[in-house]
Amino acid sequence: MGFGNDVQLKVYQHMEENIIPVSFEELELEAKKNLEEKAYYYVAASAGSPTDARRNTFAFEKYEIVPRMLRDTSERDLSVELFGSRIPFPLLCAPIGVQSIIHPEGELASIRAASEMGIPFISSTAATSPLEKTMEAAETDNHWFQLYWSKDREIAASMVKRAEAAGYKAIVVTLDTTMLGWREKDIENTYLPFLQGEGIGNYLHDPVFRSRLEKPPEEDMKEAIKLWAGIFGDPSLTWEDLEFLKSQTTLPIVLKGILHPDDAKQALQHGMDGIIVSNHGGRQVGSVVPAIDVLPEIAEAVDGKVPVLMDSGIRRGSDMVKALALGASAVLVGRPYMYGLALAGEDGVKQVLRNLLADFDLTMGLSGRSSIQELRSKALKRV
Ligand SMILES: Cc1cc2nc3c(=O)[nH]c(=O)nc-3n(C[C@H](O)[C@H](O)[C@H](O)COP(=O)(O)O)c2cc1C
Ligand SMILES: CCCCCCC(=O)C(=O)O
Repeated sequence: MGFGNDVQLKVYQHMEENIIPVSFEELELEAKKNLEEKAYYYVAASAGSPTDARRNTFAFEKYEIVPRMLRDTSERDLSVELFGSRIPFPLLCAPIGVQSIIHPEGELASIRAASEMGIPFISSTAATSPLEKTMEAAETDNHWFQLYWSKDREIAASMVKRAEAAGYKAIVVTLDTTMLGWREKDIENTYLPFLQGEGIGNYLHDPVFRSRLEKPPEEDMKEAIKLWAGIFGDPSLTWEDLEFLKSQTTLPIVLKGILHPDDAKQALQHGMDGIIVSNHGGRQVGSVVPAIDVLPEIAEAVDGKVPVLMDSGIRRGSDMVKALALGASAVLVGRPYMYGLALAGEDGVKQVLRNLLADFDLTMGLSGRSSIQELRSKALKRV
């Protein structure tokens, strides 16, 4: 399902509906003006130097789209099937924690916007709203849950079980954030929102987490935050631990943060159901390789056995086309929808997603491609 052959008309209708900037760069500037400085930098910055922050988006410029002509692209089917369910576009909302620092409705506004467009929302462990409440706010049930694997594995197991009970359709395990990366701006700003109790809603509502406390968080929040800080991540995890996770759920398990083809092969050997090629938006390792640059060799290593998703740097429809042409089954978008949220809540997220999809749909049609399969052959030139 594309926007249909009246996409041009629909794009013009969208023009009138736009309430915030359309270009990513303007959107980011506007969000910077509107947000508290600390919150803005928490979202925008990366690990490493300010130039590192632009590596992911620059990397897309190495690829150019080669359009084809006279191919009847009046009807486009841009849908994809992931784990037995069809989604209208190859796009998901990346898991983003602590959205309450951006907008009071946080994740609830974002999932409402995503679900209205049929886009799966990946609900973060580090959310402010507990996962059950977030799912209740959605209009559709095709959303996924992202797990930060706690040092206390019973807490990790409990969250996975809660996610399954709440109706999430896949578990995304983020591998690249067993510890928080070196983020200069946040350190200068002495800013870690979790220490003020933001972004720990899933823990505060978790029966196992609560059972580890002498007093409930409502009576002693300081102790709850201290416990959270002690158990958040587990850098001792290895591939062998995945067996434990598999024993806890019947949902598909997707590994997020894969950047090396050998790790992709390991994921297959350990029976994982999908991978996300991602460098966490450059937030974890300074000078990290851009995800788009390693996507082709990873897609080759996986050889179609499981879906390969990709994120880190998707800003426009042409970026989506490039990632799909380089082997992604679908992509995730992060910061752009955060800036939409910052400027206009649910409507802002909706505008960002709708414009990204309209741009993608037009770019596909004008490049002579009516489906994602048609992107697989000679769609790009590397410069
Ligand atoms: C403010 C912020 C919070 C994030 N929180 C999470 C999280 O809780 N879990 C996770 O797996 N990834 C998290 N990420 C990473 C995103 O899921 C995604 O990998 C990244 O944003 C993609 O890059 P992009 O922002 O360039 O689109 C976060 C990213 C940002 C910007
Ligand atoms: C202790 C750190 C929690 C980080 C959770 C949010 C996140 O992934 C990010 O990139 O920020």
